[in-house]
Amino acid sequence: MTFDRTIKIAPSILSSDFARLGEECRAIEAQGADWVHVDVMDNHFVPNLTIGPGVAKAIRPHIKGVMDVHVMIAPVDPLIEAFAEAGTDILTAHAEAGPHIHRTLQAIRAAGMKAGLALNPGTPAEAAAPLLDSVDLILAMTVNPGFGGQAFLEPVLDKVAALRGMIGDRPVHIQVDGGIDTRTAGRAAASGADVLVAGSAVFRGGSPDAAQVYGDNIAAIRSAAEAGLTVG
Ligand SMILES: O=C(CO)[C@@H](O)[C@H](O)COP(=O)(O)O
Ligand SMILES: [Fe+2]
Repeated sequence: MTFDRTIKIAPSILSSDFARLGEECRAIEAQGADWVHVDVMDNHFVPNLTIGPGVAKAIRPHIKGVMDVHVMIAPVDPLIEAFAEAGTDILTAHAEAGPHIHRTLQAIRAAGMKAGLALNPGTPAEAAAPLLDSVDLILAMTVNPGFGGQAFLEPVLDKVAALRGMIGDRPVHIQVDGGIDTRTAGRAAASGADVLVAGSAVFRGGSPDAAQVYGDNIAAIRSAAEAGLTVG
């Protein structure tokens, strides 16, 4: 299968109605989401607490495509097998979450998943350099992880561009996450990101009963990103 470098929109269900998670996953996919982004937080690595592998497993049957799990937890390794059993396609762990990120990435692949490496805003692109052949995705956080609805950190775009250069022709996605909307998506794509996570900008104003709003929001973010690719 050829590597897909086209723009992909991955709604973060952190901004969805947690009482209706299955319906929310079906609704965003029906409305054009490419991947479903699942945020796992432990109130230790980040100051917020969300869901774990049990809920990921429960929503899996409601997702036809890619379940993209972003773990903001430390340690990661004890839960890798559980996320594989939950049906995770891509498991993304933070470079800052422990001393042995290379071992974690190897364990993720050994468990049958694609391996993602997340970098906090304050972590330089160089942290990824020794790991480029051990990852399928690099996530450049464009907010400090922990919450939806935060303001986009513009300086991270220089890091995205640096990562794109470092990756060269390797089949590695660059994902951006945090503050992505119609105003920021173009610059993120122009800098080299191909997977755009958006939570509040997708779910704002909609519901599974008014899912066309999700479709309109996803389409608007995708158009803004694609327009960014055609500029200069
Ligand atoms: O990982 C995280 C936050 O830590 C994200 O996936 C957020 O859910 C993005 O939310 P918005 O900034 O798009 O509202
Ligand atoms: Fe995330």
